[in-house]
Amino acid sequence: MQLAKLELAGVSRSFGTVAALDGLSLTITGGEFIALLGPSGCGKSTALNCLAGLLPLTAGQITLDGKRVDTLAAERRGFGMVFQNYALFPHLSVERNVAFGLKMRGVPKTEIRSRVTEALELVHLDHLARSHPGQLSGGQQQRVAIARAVVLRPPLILMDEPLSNLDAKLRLEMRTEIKRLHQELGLTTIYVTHDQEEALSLADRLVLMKDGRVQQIGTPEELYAKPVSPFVADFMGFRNQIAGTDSFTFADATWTSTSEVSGDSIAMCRPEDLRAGVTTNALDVTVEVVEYHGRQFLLQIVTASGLTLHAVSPEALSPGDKVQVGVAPDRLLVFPS
Ligand SMILES: Nc1ncnc2c1ncn2[C@@H]1O[C@H](COP(=O)(O)OP(=O)(O)OP(=O)(O)O)[C@@H](O)[C@H]1O
Repeated sequence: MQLAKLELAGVSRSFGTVAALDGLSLTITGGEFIALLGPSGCGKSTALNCLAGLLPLTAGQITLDGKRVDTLAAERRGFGMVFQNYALFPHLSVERNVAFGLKMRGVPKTEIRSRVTEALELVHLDHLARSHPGQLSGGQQQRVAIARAVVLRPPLILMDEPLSNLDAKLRLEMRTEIKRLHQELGLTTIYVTHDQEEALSLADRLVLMKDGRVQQIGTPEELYAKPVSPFVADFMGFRNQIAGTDSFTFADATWTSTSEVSGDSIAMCRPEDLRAGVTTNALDVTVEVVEYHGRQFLLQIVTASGLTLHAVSPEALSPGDKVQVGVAPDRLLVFPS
């Protein structure tokens, strides 16, 4: 069943005096892939658990196509769930794990058989239907968990850091797999992660949170290029921060930006935009740490006034080297401080 609109209005959850989730308002249209993103403790899992029905709200409401669902028990909402730890039944075969939810709903046997086969084909596990979870790799177990969720054709799929137990290579593979499944099935999905790259690559829209509150909602392009605050910018990879007033002054250089922000402000830029050999906004620095990153080297550098920054260099450098780095004025994002 495809939903048309899921509406969260002021959804909140407190634990004693801690506001784990504080007034989340968001309208999701059918077929959207939403990533809830943010650092540890920002309230992502609380938000997901409120949606799932595992946690009652302390304020606000959730409606699905105009019908209130936050007052329903978890099983009455009928959402598909995929967790970090797979949560498969170890004593049941793969096909029985996938069939379980359909059986509970009293779906006729022949229909169960065809839907399970279809779901296992979808996640490329049809050849392992008779295996038990203990005989599968982490990636395969997570595919079973995904098949078990999609086989129910739920109006909404909730995923809580589903890739975090997998190694780096499998994570990438499964990420593509989740993207492909979403493209094929168009199931409305809410996906919790602390990994900005995962969120950017999967989601239609990102919801970035901090201390239980939404910081910015937008498309991957919007959050990547136009963060609304220093917190969002930092989370999206603008690692370098320089405080200034109108311009940004170092011991022996001054940076200017194309920004119209004036007065006391903070300039931020990505390491990829602060480059050795660039002569605009040039700055003399000393190299402290060099990391090999394939096509270029990531540097930790320190200015004469002792400010630590991160930059890139096309050439190998060594700790202690004196170099000049620079940044294009339009690559400096400036926020009033
Ligand atoms: N059952 C609970 N009792 C008390 N406080 C809780 C409980 N669950 C969560 N919290 C608090 O609520 C806040 C948000 O927690 P939540 O688990 O939603 O964060 P998160 O963003 O999912 O973090 P992580 O990425 O570490 O899982 C935290 O400050 C946490 O300590």
